[in-house]
Amino acid sequence: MNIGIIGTGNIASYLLEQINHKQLANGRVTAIFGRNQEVGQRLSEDFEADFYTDLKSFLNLPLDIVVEAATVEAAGIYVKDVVASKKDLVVSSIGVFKNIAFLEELTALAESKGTRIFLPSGAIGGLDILQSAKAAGGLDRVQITTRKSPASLGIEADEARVIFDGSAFEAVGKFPKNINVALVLAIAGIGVEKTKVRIIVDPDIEQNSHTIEAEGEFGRMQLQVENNPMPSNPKTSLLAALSILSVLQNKDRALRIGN
Ligand SMILES: NC(=O)C1=CN([C@@H]2O[C@H](COP(=O)(O)OP(=O)(O)OC[C@H]3O[C@@H](n4cnc5c(N)ncnc54)[C@H](O)[C@@H]3O)[C@@H](O)[C@H]2O)C=CC1
Ligand SMILES: O=C([O-])CC(=O)C(=O)O
Repeated sequence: MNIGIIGTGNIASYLLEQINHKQLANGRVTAIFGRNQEVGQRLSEDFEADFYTDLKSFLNLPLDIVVEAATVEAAGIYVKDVVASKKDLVVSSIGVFKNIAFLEELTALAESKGTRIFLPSGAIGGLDILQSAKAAGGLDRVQITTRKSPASLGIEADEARVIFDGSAFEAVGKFPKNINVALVLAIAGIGVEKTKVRIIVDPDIEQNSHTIEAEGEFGRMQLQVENNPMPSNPKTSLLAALSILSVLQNKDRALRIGN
């Protein structure tokens, strides 16, 4: 499997290390697309993958799958071209789908091109439960409470306080680099308006914690993950990068675990 990555940051570097150096997926990252020539060149040399600043040249390569690991804004510019060029796509910046019509349009395009779109569970879990719970309707309430350090949120705080309380739609508009998890939760569950989000800045923690609560005909769920942040970007949890690696490891397997 030939893998292409959009982005030259923390997740991109992590995937290059795990896949090209440690052989933890059934394939190689053969190409990287980005804007930063200096960083791109360094990654290219360190991991023996070609670096491109021109999207058309990147998408003309024989890539099987492209991983977006950039930003919500960049995903909005590039992901449609990836699918149009008949590549499978993994999206990290799921906030790009806050207008669900765009996800529907992209899915229809993927169907017409015979490709697949993967939305990793990222820094959270419980998406299997939400999807099962709504399989016959009857999922009533979903909420995520995210607690991060001031460094992770990029704001100052002397004591813990709620800095956001609203819908997943609004949350992603205000914190596009911190709350992609709310969008995948909304897509798996009851949608961007009904999914409730609380963000707390807490100077006494170092981990990124996410607590997910859901209720419906199935019963109740509460799930909490306490994520170690990645050393090179405290906004991003290690679990988010691991979930992309896991998608790449499992995508062609005959055995599927979970729904
Ligand atoms: N689904 C999830 O649970 C999570 C998703 N994310 C998403 O993953 C993204 C990447 O995370 P990190 O690697 O930690 O961030 P990072 O900040 O270390 O890297 C982002 C990279 O995107 C590049 N970039 C920005 N705009 C670009 C453009 N227009 N064209 C090409 N490259 C562009 C930057 O140069 C940088 O290399 C985050 O921005 C966020 O949207 C992050 C954490 C969790
Ligand atoms: O990595 C995390 O804990 C969550 C995050 O940044 C995001 O969802 O964008």
